[in-house]
Amino acid sequence: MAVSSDTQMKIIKGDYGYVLEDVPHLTDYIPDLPTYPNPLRSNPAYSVVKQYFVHVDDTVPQKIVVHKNSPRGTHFRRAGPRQKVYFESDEVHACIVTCGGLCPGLNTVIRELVCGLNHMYGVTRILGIDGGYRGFYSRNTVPLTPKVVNDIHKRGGTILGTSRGGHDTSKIVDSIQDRGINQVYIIGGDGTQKGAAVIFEEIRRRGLKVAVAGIPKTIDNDIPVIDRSFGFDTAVEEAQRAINAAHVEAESIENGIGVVKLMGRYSGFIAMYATLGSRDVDCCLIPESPFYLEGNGGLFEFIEKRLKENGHMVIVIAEGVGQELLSESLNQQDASGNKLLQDVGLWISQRIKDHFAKQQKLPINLKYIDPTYMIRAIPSNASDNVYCTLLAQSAVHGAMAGYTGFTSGLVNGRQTYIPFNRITERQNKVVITDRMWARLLSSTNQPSFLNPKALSEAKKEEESQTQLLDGENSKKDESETKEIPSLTSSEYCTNSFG
Ligand SMILES: Nc1ncnc2c1ncn2[C@@H]1O[C@H](COP(=O)(O)OP(=O)(O)O)[C@@H](O)[C@H]1O
Ligand SMILES: O=P(O)(O)OC[C@H]1O[C@](O)(COP(=O)(O)O)[C@@H](O)[C@@H]1O
Ligand SMILES: [Mg+2]
Repeated sequence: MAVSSDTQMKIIKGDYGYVLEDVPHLTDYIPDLPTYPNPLRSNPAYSVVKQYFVHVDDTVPQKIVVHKNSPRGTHFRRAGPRQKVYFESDEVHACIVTCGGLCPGLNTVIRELVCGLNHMYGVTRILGIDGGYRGFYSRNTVPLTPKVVNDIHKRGGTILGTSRGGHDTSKIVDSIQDRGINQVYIIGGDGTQKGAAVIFEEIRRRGLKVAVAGIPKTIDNDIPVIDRSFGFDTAVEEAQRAINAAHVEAESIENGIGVVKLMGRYSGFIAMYATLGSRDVDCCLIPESPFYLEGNGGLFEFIEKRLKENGHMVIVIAEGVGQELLSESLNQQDASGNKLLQDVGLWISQRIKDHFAKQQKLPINLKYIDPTYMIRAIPSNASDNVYCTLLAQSAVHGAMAGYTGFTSGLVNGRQTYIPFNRITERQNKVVITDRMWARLLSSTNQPSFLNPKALSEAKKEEESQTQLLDGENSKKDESETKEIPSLTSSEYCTNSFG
């Protein structure tokens, strides 16, 4: 096996095109670290499990749809408990931080990190960092015990608080070093994971025995590689309530139009899945598929047609769509550098009203519903709770086993450790030349808003992105299409150790 490693990538190559995109380990830069038997060996709850520890060579393929002659392709290290650990229980001093926007399930992840560390590994010193990255150097810390976190999964938000901006790498690592913290659990989205990657690099540069583990959070589902993000299922479910309300309102009045805005700054996954889940939606607009209002094949023409056919309609719109159409673009950023968005729901509602008022042919009744923050602030549902548990426990097993610089993530239904750079190198987006978007178009029968030229450009862009990722000739990587697998309870059981 050929091994190559730089500060970013640790690539291990095997036979038949096998590639392991491995994660760093503390022993990469601190040689001769002592190891200890995993305390789970004598844990009555776990010792009945037949295949108790994960084999050191277990890896998970990124691509599961293959052809007879396909190379074995990219793999990630399988998550789960190892026979040997690199920390003694009473040596561990862990901390947990939550950063970025809210997402259902944050409290569940915090709870399961604390309970996993304590119940599985006997760790008692766990600190919550207050208010995101800046909390490392400007806020208080909160001691966390299983008792403190017992009920928090029933609440939305994060008990630790969160923030945008304020990432000062050296102040954060100084604080980690000064407090004697040796395991850092960082829950957050793409920005947060970029921050985690630079914290890890600085820790490695200083030669500290500190494991850095990320848990990916994004309500928008815009993190690549992983099957889906926690809280997404809950968000899609909660969005149904708004869509139902819009449908009831629209249906009850002549030429009723219900417009619902959902989150999705750059990726329209919530809008797409909420639409597919509802079956009451006539038109779904997402940032990946630009649309236009006027003329042949435009939105106004479609609205008129649908109102004449059905007497009412529901439009679901992702918040990031059509920003370029709004007259004054904000051109402002939040503290983390994310683009601040205009309220496209309000804008589109007004444009529709103006258009039909001017026409004087079809008097419409439009109701605009914006449930975005209500969706983001709820607690996670049962399925997301189980998922959060697996992510948190996997992160704990990984850090105890000495892995570092990784994100805990579900790949093809298995828990894995993914190097930070794979999580941060690009955003996950709806591929509009894919079958899922085709399913949506066929279920709503809305216009694609794409002329043949735009369609061929979208295809070309998708192919070049795939080549970049696979190093293969335009072979579409199925795992990148984000056809989200519905995890059955038996899969959750068999995967309980990843
Ligand atoms: N490129 C980056 N390098 C270091 N820290 C970053 C980077 N991008 C974002 N961050 C930090 O990560 C945190 C969360 O980022 P943000 O984009 O707001 O949310 P999310 O992680 O959910 O995408 C913020 O504290 C921000 O300062
Ligand atoms: O008002 P805030 O907190 O800045 O959040 C708004 C944004 O947060 C999001 O939920 C995404 O947040 P993250 O980038 O933190 O994952 C977007 O959908 C939305 O545009
Ligand atoms: Mg983000």
